[in-house]
Amino acid sequence: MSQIRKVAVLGGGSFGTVIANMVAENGSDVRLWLRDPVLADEINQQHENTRYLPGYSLSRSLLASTSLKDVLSDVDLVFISIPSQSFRQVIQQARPFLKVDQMLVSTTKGIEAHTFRLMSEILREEMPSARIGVLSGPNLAKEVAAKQLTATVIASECAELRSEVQARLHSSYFRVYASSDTYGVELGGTLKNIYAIAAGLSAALGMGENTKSMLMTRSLAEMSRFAVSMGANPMTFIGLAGVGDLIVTCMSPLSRNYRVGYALGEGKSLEEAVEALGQVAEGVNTIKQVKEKASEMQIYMPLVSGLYEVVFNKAPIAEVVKMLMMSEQSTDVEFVLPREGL
Ligand SMILES: NC(=O)c1ccc[n+]([C@@H]2O[C@H](COP(=O)([O-])OP(=O)(O)OC[C@H]3O[C@@H](n4cnc5c(N)ncnc54)[C@H](O)[C@@H]3O)[C@@H](O)[C@H]2O)c1
Ligand SMILES: O=P(O)(O)OC[C@H](O)CO
Repeated sequence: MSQIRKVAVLGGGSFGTVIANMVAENGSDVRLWLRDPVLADEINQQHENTRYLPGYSLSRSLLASTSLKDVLSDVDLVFISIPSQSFRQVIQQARPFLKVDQMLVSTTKGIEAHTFRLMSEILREEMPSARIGVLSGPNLAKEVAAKQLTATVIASECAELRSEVQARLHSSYFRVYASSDTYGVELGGTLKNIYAIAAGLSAALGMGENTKSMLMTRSLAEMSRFAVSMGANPMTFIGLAGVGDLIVTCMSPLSRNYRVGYALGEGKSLEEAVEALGQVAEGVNTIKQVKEKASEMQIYMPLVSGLYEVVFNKAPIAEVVKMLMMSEQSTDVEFVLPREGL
C-alpha cells in the first residue's frame, strides 16, 4: 500500500468531479480546481456539484478551490479534466506551480484544433520533463458517480505513474488496468466520440439492432485503420480504451456525443444540439480534425466523411446512408484480408 499522497484535479465538470471524489473517498488529500467560486463553495459546504452532477453526494473531504496556486501547492499527482479547446491554455496557467518532473494525467478525449495534437502531446510540449499519462476507458461520469462497476485504463511509459494512479483510484467498484501505449489509448478515447454521434443519429432514425451492430463494428475497423496510419498499435483497440469505450458511448444516452447525434437525427441544428447539451461533446470538433487529417493522408474513412457532410454541410441523411450502403464492398477484418487495391 503506497503512502497517502497529495493529488490535484483541474476541471470541475462531470469527469473532474468524479475523479476527485474517488481519490478523496480512497483517503488521499485531494483538491479540485474550478473557475466558478459559487460552485466551489457548494462543493465544500453542501458536498454536491449541482451544475454537472446533480443528485450525487460527494466526499466531505473533497476540497474545491478557484486558486491554482493553492490547489497545486506541493502535489504529487495532477489529473487534468479540461475540454481540449482550453487544455493548453490551462496547462500554461498551471505551469508556474508545477514541478518540472510532475506526474500529469489527462482524462480529456479530444484533439487540439489546427495542430492535431492529442492532450499528452500538448503536455509533452508544455512540460518536457514531466511524467505523463492518459486515463481512458468506458467511463460515463454519472455511472461512476453512482458507483456502477467500472474499469478504465491508465497508459504511460512511466511505471511509477501507472501504479500511483492505480493506487489512487482502485476501489470495490472501480478497476484500473495498465497500458504502455499512451498514444493508442488516447486515440481510442478520442476517435470513438465521432462514432457515438453517428450512433445517436441512427437511434433517432429508428434504425434496427443489425444496423447498430454494423455501425459499431465498421467504426472499429475505421478507427483501427486510422490508428495504424498514424503509427499507433491497433491491438490497443481491442481493449477497454478502444472497443470498450466505443460500445458504451455508442449505446448510452448518457453519452453527450450520442445525445448530439440523437438531436441531429430529430432534425435539430448542430447549434441547437450543442446548446441544449450545456456540456462538452468533443466529437463535434474531432470529426473536423479527423476528416482533414484523413484527407491529407489519404486514409479511407467513409463514416467520417459521411458524418462530416451531415453535420457540417447539412447533407440529407438518407442520401449519405444510401451512398455508404451502395459504395464498393470491401473486406471484413483488414488485418486478416487486406483491402483490395491497397
Ligand atoms: N463526462 C464523462 O463521462 C467523461 C468521461 C471520461 C472522459 N471525459 C473527458 O473529460 C473531459 C472533460 O469532460 P467533462 O465531462 O468533465 O466536461 P464538462 O463539460 O462536464 O466540464 C468541463 C469543465 O471544464 C471547465 N473548463 C472549460 N474551459 C475551462 C478553462 N479555460 N479553464 C478552466 N476550466 C475550464 C468547465 O468550466 C467545466 O467545469 C472531456 O474531454 C471528456 O471527453 C468525460
Ligand atoms: O459523454 P461523452 O460522449 O463525452 O462520453 C463520456 C466518456 O468518454 C465515456 O467513456
